[in-house]
Amino acid sequence: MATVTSLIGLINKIQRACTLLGDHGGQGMSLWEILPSVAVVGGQSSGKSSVLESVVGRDFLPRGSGIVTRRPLVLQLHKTESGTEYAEFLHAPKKRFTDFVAVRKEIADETDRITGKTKQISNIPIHLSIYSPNVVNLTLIDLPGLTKVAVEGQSETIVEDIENMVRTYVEKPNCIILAISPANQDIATSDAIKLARDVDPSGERTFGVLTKLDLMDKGTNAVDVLEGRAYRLQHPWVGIVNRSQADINKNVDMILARRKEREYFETSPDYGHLASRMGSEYLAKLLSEHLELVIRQRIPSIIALINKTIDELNAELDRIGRPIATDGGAQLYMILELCRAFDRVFKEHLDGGRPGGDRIFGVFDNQLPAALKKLPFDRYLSLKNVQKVVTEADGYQPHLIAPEQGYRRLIDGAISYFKGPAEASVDAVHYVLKELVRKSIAETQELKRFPSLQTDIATAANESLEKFRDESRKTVLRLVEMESSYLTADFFRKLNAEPEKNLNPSDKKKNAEPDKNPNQSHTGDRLNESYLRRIGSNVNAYIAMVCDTLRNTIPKAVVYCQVKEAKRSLLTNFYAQVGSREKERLSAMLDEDPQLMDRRIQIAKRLELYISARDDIDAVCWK
Ligand SMILES: Nc1nc2c(ncn2[C@@H]2O[C@H](COP(=O)(O)OP(=O)(O)OP(=O)(O)O)[C@@H](O)[C@H]2O)c(=O)[nH]1
Repeated sequence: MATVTSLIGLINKIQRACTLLGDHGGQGMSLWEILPSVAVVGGQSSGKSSVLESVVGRDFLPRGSGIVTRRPLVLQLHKTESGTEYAEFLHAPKKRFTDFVAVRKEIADETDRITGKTKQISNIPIHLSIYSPNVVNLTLIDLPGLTKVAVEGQSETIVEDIENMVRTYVEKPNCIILAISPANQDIATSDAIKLARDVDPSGERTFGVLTKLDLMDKGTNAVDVLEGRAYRLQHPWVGIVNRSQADINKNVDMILARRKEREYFETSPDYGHLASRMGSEYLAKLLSEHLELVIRQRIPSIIALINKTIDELNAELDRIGRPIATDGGAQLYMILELCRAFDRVFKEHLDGGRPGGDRIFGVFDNQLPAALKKLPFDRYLSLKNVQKVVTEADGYQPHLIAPEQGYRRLIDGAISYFKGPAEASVDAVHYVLKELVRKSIAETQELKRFPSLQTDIATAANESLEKFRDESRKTVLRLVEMESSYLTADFFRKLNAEPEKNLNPSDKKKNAEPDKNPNQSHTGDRLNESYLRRIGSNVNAYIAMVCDTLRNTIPKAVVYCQVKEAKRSLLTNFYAQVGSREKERLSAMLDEDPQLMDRRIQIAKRLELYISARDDIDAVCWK
């Protein structure tokens, strides 16, 4: 069976966690709304601060005329064994206050920090813990006093504003209301009772506290109220005698004030029969017992809420990725796994499943043929140029049988035109591959959280692609040069055998008369026009044959050198480098987006708080 101390201490812990997590009881179901709290409610000067202070046993609340409490004060009382008494604020966790005058000042300053020096109010609570051997474990919330009219310097809506704010606290079904009414006023006019009746019609969570019993007119008493006849509540009324203003001025201390209060009831002719159920100490005990009861009823729903929140936090952690391992081996493994994930996506782009690979086919099927078609062989094999090359090739000598050198030079010159389209194919495929690397990195989900590694992989992959491009370029140029280095003699032999076959109709006509065989000697007429035309046309036919060959072999070379290599060894060098890297460098590679890291830290912190809260509750439940 849990003790009062452990149960309330536990709730105090959870409540502190809520405030730390920025949970001020806003919208939705929050822990704050499930946990019970005690709110002190009453009209201004009804004796609220006095009741709170006498329950605590210390003077520490800001006092003054007008509106002093402008933010809720969540006051957690912790009973300690040792004699030192101190206070701590959640907003200044490392600072221990032993001087309660300083506590009072800090409450005032912290109020101003949020609301400014104006008379505005805020619902963000100030969290104060008091550790003392003279208190019971209890959480109290001090709220601004209810007023009836706005005084000078206050906004017109202040009456309403305060009531609304107090309402947001006392409306919650788990809020235990300490409704303070002064005995020297008609109970029927009590602001506290009016509000309490409104939000808790059955009165099951309202504790009626009657202050200023000592200030009642001679000959009158409050027995009717205290015995529940004047206004019936589910819980018994508790009468209180706080220090008077004169006592405060004389610095009458709390301990003495309590003793005097006890004496007052014990010796009172009106209340003597109720003495054991009157006074600040009894009120504190009553509250503590009631809290225990309420908390015990709430434990299942508290655990359910905590579990739900833990599940949600875990799901979010899964979504953004778990924290990365700290040892080098595990980091290396993770990097390689991430690289493999990237590689898978990249291959899907090439082999199908994802778009992009088809663009390589486009290079071979459209770009290359179009570029080949555009080569300026018309101009190169114009009559004028053929004449020029052929004439220059043999110098001053007349050619005897055929212009062998002229042919060779013309063919060489023509073949060198193929270098352009060949290199352009290499480059085009290179850019497609580069773009696929970029896309694959962006599409690899696992890599999303690691911007540094993304850059590293991109750099390594692009370096490899450059290397493949160089290799590919050399290979295609070699293919072109090979065409120059040894001509297909058969082609010309066939020409000799069928002299007319390769001519187009207009050439045939032109050539019909004077020369029937191009290889016939024309020593007398070196520059015969139809003869030159015939040479140009023969070279053109040869080049067309070379062009067909290259149209087929360039794609083979490009795929072999670039595409196949990219699939096979895009990150091979990178793997080798990573394998030999120091642990620090590996950690740097796994650097994450700072925002994401912050978010994870936040979630982890919350998770830790909720898990420890659950452990605490479990421990108390099963004791
Ligand atoms: N004689 C006597 N005076 C009391 C009693 N309770 C409160 N007072 C006096 O009434 C005045 C107001 O008391 P507070 O405790 O400040 O009342 P409050 O509700 O906190 O008022 P605000 O802080 O102004 O909202 C102080 O001068 C107290 O000394 C009591 O039981 N008997």
